[in-house]
Order: sequence, then C-alpha cells, then structure tokens
Amino acid sequence: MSDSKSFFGNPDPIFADKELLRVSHLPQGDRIIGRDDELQSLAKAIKDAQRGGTPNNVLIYGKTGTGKSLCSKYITRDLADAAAENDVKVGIAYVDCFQESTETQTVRTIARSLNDPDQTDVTVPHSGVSTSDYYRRLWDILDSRLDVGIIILDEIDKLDGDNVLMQLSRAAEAGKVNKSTLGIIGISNKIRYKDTLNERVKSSLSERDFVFPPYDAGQLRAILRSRADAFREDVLAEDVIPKVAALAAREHGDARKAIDILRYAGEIADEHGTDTVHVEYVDEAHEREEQARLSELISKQPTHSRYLMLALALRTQETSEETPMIPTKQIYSAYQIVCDREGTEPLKMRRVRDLLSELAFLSLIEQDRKGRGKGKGAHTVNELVDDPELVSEACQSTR
Ligand SMILES: Nc1ncnc2c1ncn2[C@@H]1O[C@H](COP(=O)(O)OP(=O)(O)OP(=O)(O)O)[C@@H](O)[C@H]1O
Repeated sequence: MSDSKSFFGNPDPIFADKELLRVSHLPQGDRIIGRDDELQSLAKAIKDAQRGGTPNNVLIYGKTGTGKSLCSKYITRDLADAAAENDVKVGIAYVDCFQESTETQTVRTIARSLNDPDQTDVTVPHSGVSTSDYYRRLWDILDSRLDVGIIILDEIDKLDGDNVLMQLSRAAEAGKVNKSTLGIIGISNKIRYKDTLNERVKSSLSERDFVFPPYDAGQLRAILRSRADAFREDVLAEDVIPKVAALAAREHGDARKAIDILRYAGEIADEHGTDTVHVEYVDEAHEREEQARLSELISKQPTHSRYLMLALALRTQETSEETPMIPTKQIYSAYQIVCDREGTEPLKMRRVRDLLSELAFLSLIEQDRKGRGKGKGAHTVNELVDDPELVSEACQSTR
C-alpha cells in the first residue's frame, strides 16, 4: 500500500484543529471572554438547583453571536457538575426551537434528551405517540431519574404558540412532576419577545431577564486569539486577527461572524496552496461569510418572505437608480409574478406589508416613508441591504 496514491495522507498545512472554529465547539470556561458578569448573574439565577431546589426561569436577549447559547450551555453544564457533588442529579435539554418549533417536536426533543431508557424503562419514539403522551413520558422521566431538569430553549420566539411554555412552567404547580423540579432558559434575539406572551406565561417565564451586549473589537480580538491554536504554529500573519476583529466589531460585535471569517481566511489560504494566512485573504473571507450568512438567513424565512425578497431583488435589478428605493406596490406586482411561477396563491397586500416589516426588523431590507408631494400622503419604499444578485441567488437556491 505504501506506493499507492492517497488523497488524504498529507497533513493539513493550515489547520491544526479546525473544530475549534466551528460554532458547535463549546470552549472551556477560561476561554469564554468578556462574559464574567453574565455568567455570574446566570449562575445566581439558577443556583438553587445545585441543592435540588427550583431554579429561576430566565430569558436572555441579545444580538446574534453575543454568546447567549454558549454561556447558557456552559453554565448549565457547570451547574450539573457542581450538583453531582451534592448527589443532586441535574439533566439538561437543549432545543433549537427553529428546528423543533411545534409543541410535539419540542416536548419530544426534551424527553429524548433527558431520558436514559436503562434507568427509566421509558421509551420516547420518534413518531406514533400523541403530544399528551410525550408530556406524560417527560414527567415520568423527570421524576424517575432526575432531581432537576433545565431546559434551554434557543430561539424561543420561533415556537408555535405558548402551550409548551405553559405546560413546562406549570409542571410542578399542576402536580405533573412530584419529586423533581424544572427550570427554563429562553434565548431570543427579539428584545420585544416577552410582549407577545400571555400574562400568565410571561410572569413565570421571565423571573430573571438578561441582555447580552455586543462585543467590542478588543473582546473579539481576545476571542479569536483564544482560538488561534486551531491553526498550525506561525501560519497566521500578524495582522489577520486584528483585521477580522475590526470587521466583526463594525457589524454589531458578532463573535460568530469573527470566528467564521477567520475560518474562511484559513480555507482560502489552503486553496491558494500557501502555508500562511495573509491579511489580504480577510476581505475575500468576509465576502464568503456574508454570502453564507445571507443564504442561511434567507433559508430560515417563511416561503412568502423569500418570494418577497426575490421580488425586491428583481425590481432592484431592473432600475438604473444608484440607491433604488422600491415602493411596496411595485414589489407586490413582482411578487405576484413570482407566486404565479411557483403555482402559489399570493398573500393579500396587508399581510405582505407585515412580512416586509419583519424583513426590515431582521435587517434584510430597509424601509422608509416617502411623501408623494403636497396633500398626496406618504408611501413606504423598500431597499435591499445586500447585493441583489446575492439575494436572488440565495432565494432561488433555498426554494
Ligand atoms: N465570550 C466568548 N468567548 C469565546 N467564544 C465566544 C464567546 N461568545 C461567543 N463565542 C463563540 O461565538 C459563536 C457564537 O456564539 P453563540 O452561539 O453563543 O451566540 P448567540 O448569542 O447564541 O448567537 P445566536 O443568537 O446567533 O445563536 C460560538 O462559536 C461561540 O463559541
């Protein structure tokens, strides 16, 4: 075999451990930068669970990449370790509510994460079980193997309705669980999320609220430096980390963005066949990151929001204006054509206006009010934030 050709044999010239640059990587506590106060506050909110008591329910807000998921996962794991020393069993369930948005999916995921069939004799099948049966199994699992269950609901605003929150927050009070207690950590980018909840859920869910601020360039540099061992020694040119940190700081201090740009810069160096990540690669890495982020964000939008983005991209491409501001009416006519092509009934204008405001809230588009002249009222105009070609590509690749 020694003279046979292998495509996998050569060591990676750039990366020593690329996993350190994946979003899924959970760094150790001493590698979590600039979040001491937030970790302290979270610890205080849930500390009663360490002795088997009921933790406070917590809501965490903040823009993307501000360490909300990371700190929630880290602190709950730390709590479970500390509780184990007191012979208290803490189980942690993490739910990505964007992926698991229905009540059934959410309860099933929680039950599956907390279960250990060897200890509980309870099974949690993927299908064929009613929602109420999933709940029954979850309560059995909690009481038979845990003292405390902590449930992290990431992107909690994506849940369909409040029912699951109502059930979870009232489990002990309603006598569903008798020996164990439950705590919820909800995470959201939407600062006004709480206003959408009914009063009963609101008061029990947000016993403690925290807002995670964006990172500044110094913190982003420190976060990137703490991951520099993802690269082989001396591979990163000196200015790479400061430049990446400055770019990410300019765009709302997003650590995810910073880490992604650094990883792309390494991949570009690899594609060039060099063994140095030059600072010149950072701009291209930034573009790749933007494109990937845009595709991901667009793919997460409901179908008709994607059609509207495409309609706006098409209208933008048609005009010769330098900063095209497209009236909602013009988007609507292009949207009708897109729907026709897709064989779907278009939504009414009023709903379209709502979807456009949601897209503006997500910063995918910008909106403004423009007067039509004296006495003629005002109308809304819309502008794409990103390049229309990129947007139209992203919309069509995620159809
Ligand atoms: N303080 C930090 N120290 C080290 N790494 C960090 C820090 N904050 C965030 N990161 C890293 O940045 C990435 C994004 O963080 P995280 O997913 O926690 O952000 P988030 O606020 O939950 O964002 P989103 O709302 O998009 O889920 C992860 O890879 C995480 O490990």
